[in-house]
Order: sequence, then structure tokens, then C-alpha cells
Amino acid sequence: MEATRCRPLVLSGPSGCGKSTMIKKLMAEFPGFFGLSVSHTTRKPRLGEVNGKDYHFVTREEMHKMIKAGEFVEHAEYATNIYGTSKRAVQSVVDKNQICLLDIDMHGVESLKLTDLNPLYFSIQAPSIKVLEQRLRLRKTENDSSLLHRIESARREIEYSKKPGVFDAIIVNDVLEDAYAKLKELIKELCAECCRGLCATRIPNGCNKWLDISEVLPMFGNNTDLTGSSSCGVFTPSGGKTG
Ligand SMILES: Nc1ncnc2c1ncn2[C@@H]1O[C@H](COP(=O)(O)OP(=O)(O)OP(=O)(O)O)[C@@H](O)[C@H]1O
Repeated sequence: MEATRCRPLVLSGPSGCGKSTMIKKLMAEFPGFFGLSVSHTTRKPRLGEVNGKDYHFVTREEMHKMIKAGEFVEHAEYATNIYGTSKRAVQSVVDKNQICLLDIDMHGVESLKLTDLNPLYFSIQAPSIKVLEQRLRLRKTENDSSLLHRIESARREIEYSKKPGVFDAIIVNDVLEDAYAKLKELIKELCAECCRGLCATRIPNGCNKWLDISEVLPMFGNNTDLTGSSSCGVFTPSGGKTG
């Protein structure tokens, strides 16, 4: 039996715009329903970051080996470090029947668009470069040189986000709670479409329990009208299909 599966969700935008903050909120509010694809990076762990959870921290040599072996769906060099999303990282989320979240920059978006992953693309933006800089300074993760580099890249990211057709939605993260509410609203709207059968990611078997999306994701509430869809639903964390 064939069934549609919810498309992965990409959160992209300049460093400091709040991508990880929003992802953490989603995962905390809906435990088990979303899974973060854990990226590989050659940068050193920040205080509190856990290997295998926040990133897979690897050496440049290991990274180059993986790139050469074609193990990444996207990779990019950024602020002297290499970052990449491995096929295995995405697959391990999909295997848990979770909606895969991807936190990637504009180069990652460009690369993903060449794959058959078919995610939904959200651009997260700070209200201004000035605010972005303030947030990065407050985060205390950057030195003067890396801060400058991030701000320069942010300008390119902002320009890129304006290109027509690249993103499904742009969210300005000014007041965090408002931006987060907007993100949830958009996921609700776009996933509902996706689960009406527009999703291109198909899996051939392994499903025996099929749930209405409103039963699965509390954010969809009880009023989401998804009737009339032949393949409506998302996979539960435990797998399977009902209805
Ligand atoms: N709406 C907001 N108002 C104020 N501060 C915010 C807001 N959103 C996020 N922040 C703070 O801004 C900083 C940057 O956010 P975050 O680390 O989530 O950005 P990011 O886009 O994931 O950055 P990077 O790409 O460098 O990982 C963090 O210290 C976070 O707590």
C-alpha cells in the first residue's frame, strides 16, 4: 500500500534570526511529532552543545571524506567551517515517522532544490540587520570577526529570501511568540495541503495505522477539515496508519 507522508520542513535564514529557537519551541510543544535532522559540522561545539544531538561534530578530514562519498544532501562552507545535512540524518528522522525539520542556509536551500526531498521552505528573518546584530552579540557566541562575517552573509540571505518562488513563506521574527504562532499557523495550513495528497514523498509499505492529522498534531485542533482526501494523514511516531 502506498501513502503520502508529510513533507520535511526547512527553516532557513540569516544566522541569529531565530531558527534554532523556533525549532526548539516546536519540538518542546509537540514532543515526538517533529524530528530534527542533525547536521554535521567541523566547527567546535559551543557551551552546552551535545554531539549527535545539536550537531555531529567532525574533523575537516572526516567531512571531506563524507562529501566525496556523496553522503550529504547539502553542504556548505560558512565562517571557515563546513556544515552539511547527511542523507542518513534525514532518513533517520523519516524512519521514526516524524516530520523532519531542517535548519539550513541559502546554499543548503539551493542544493535541496536539486534533490527529490520536496520540503516546504520557510524563511525566518529578523526585523532588521541591527536587531540581528544585537541578538548575535547577546548570544555571546561570536568574536568581532565572525560577527562581521555573519552580518555580511545575513545581507545575502535577506536578498536571497526575496527571490520569487524560493520560499513557501517568510516569517519575520520580531516578537518571538508572534513569530512562533505564525510558524505553527503556516505549518497547519501547508501541511493540511500536503496531507491532501500534494505531497511528493511516497513510501511503499510498512503502514498499518492511519490517523487524521488533527488527532496527531495538537496544533491542528479538532476543526481542521481534511475530509475528502483519499490519503489524508501523517505517520505517528510509532508508525502505522488508521482509517
Ligand atoms: N524574537 C526574538 N527576540 C529576541 N531574541 C530572540 C528572538 N528570537 C531569537 N532570539 C535570540 O536570538 C539569538 C539567536 O537565535 P538563534 O540561536 O535561535 O538563531 P539561529 O537562526 O538558529 O542562529 P544560527 O544560524 O547562528 O544557529 C538567541 O540568543 C535567541 O535566544
